[in-house]
Amino acid sequence: MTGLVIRGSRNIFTLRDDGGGETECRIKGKVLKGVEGYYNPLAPGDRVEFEPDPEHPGTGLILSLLERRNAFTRFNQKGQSSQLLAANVDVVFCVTTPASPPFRPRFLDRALLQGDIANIPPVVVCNKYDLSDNDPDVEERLEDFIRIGYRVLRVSAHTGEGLDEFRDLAANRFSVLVGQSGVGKSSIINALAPGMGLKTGALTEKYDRGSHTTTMARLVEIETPAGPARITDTPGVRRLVPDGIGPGDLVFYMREFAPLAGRCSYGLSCTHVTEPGCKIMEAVAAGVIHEDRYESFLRIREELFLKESASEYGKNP
Ligand SMILES: Nc1nc2c(ncn2[C@@H]2O[C@H](COP(=O)(O)OP(=O)(O)OP(=O)(O)O)[C@@H](O)[C@H]2O)c(=O)[nH]1
Ligand SMILES: [Zn+2]
Repeated sequence: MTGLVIRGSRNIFTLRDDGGGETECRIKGKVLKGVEGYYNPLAPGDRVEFEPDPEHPGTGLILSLLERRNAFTRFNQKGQSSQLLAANVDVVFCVTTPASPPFRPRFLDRALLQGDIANIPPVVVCNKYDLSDNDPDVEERLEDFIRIGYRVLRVSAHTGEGLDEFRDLAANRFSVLVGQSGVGKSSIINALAPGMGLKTGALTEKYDRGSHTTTMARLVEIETPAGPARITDTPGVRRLVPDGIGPGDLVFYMREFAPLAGRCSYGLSCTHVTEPGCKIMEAVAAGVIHEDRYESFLRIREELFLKESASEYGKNP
C-alpha cells in the first residue's frame, strides 16, 4: 500500500491512504533507507510504502520512501543536521506581518533563500495586512522583494483581503507555510476552510511546545473552487539557518546577487566587504542591492562559516 505522510514526529507518522483513511505508522526496522543523516526521516508530503503491523493491529509499518522530488528543510542546530519541514512541495509561502509581531524582513530573506536553494518557488505573504497602516518601511521592503523577482501577497486572515489570490496559488498544489510564531499561519488556513467541507478542528489545537514540536508540521487538504489545496502548516520558527549550502555558495542563491557572482576584481575570492572593484558593493551603492539584503547576506554568510568550521571540528575532534 502507499500512503501520504500528513504529519509526524521523529518516529511516528500519520499516513493518509488513497481511500482517505488514516493510519499511524512506525518505520519497519527503525531505519528508512535513503534518508540517513536527516534530523527526521519523513515530512508531510512524502509518499511511502507501508503494510499493516501484525503486532499492533490498526497501525502500520513504513517499508520505503517513494522518490522525493524536493524538500524544504532548515538546519537544526541542536541536531547539527537537516530538518525536513515538508517534502514534494510546489510553493513555499513565507509568511510575515507588518506589525504584531513586528515586520521581519530578515526572516523573509532566509525563507526565500531556502526556497531558492531547494528549487521550490517561494512567495512572500504579508498577513495581518489590516494592521499595516501603509507603513512606509514595510511597503518599501515589500516593493523591493517584487523588484528582485518575488511574488508578494498582501493578505488578512481576519478581513479576507488577498485570500482569493492566495487560494488560487495554493489550488492543485502542495504548499508549505513558514513563518515566525504568531504571524497567522494557522489562521490563514482556518480562514480558507470554512464552508468548504473541511476538518479544521485539528488546527485550532495548538502545537505542543514540548519535546518534538519542531517536527510537528501537518498537512491539511482544503477544497477550493479550482481544486484541492494541500497545505503544510509548520510550527513557528524563531530562526532559519540556511541548509544545504556553504558560505561560498550564498552569492549564487540570493537572486539579485547571483548575476554579479565572480565579476568582482578579485573574482570568487572577493569577500565583498573591503575590496576595490567589488561589484556587490557597487550594486549596494547604486541601489541595485538593498542595504538590508546586503546586511542579511553578510550575516548569513558569517553563520555559514561558523557552521562549516563547527562541522569540520566535529569530524576531527
Ligand atoms: N489583525 C489580525 N490578526 C490576525 C490575523 N491573522 C491571525 N491573527 C491573529 O494572530 C494570532 C496568531 O495567529 P496564529 O494563526 O495562531 O499564528 P501562527 O503563525 O499559526 O502561530 P504558531 O502556530 O505559533 O506558529 C491570533 O491571535 C490570530 O487571531 C490577521 O490577518 N489580522
Ligand atoms: Zn565583491
